[in-house]
Amino acid sequence: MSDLSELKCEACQIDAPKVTEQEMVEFGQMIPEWTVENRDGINQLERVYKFKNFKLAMVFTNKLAELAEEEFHHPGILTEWGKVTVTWWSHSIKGLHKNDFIMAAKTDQLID
Ligand SMILES: C[C@H](O)[C@H](O)[C@H]1CNC2=NC(N)=NC(=O)C2=N1
Repeated sequence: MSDLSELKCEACQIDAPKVTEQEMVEFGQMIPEWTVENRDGINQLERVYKFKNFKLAMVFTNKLAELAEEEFHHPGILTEWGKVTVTWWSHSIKGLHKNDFIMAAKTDQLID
């Protein structure tokens, strides 16, 4: 399996398959800093990034926004003083798609 961060998101159709349990383990091992959270029955990938201040948190947030637009796949983002919580899941299938693991890996690449 090539590095997830080098892959492109595929258009996520409403009938696209969620990742299997085995894929969750396999892909999850490639993004070890991320956790799987289940909210209202929807599995989501989540990671908290720490920064020295709010300005740096916003710089990262804006880079992430650009990435999301490039891939047309968008995260949940909570930007606070010194930290940004990023959450990836696929709204169209109310769960986790391979796209979400790809985007989590790409998000990690934004950190200098
Ligand atoms: C209309 C729909 O929102 C768009 O097709 C895209 C936009 N970005 C998206 N982002 C995420 N995370 N999941 C989606 O299903 C999704 N759909």
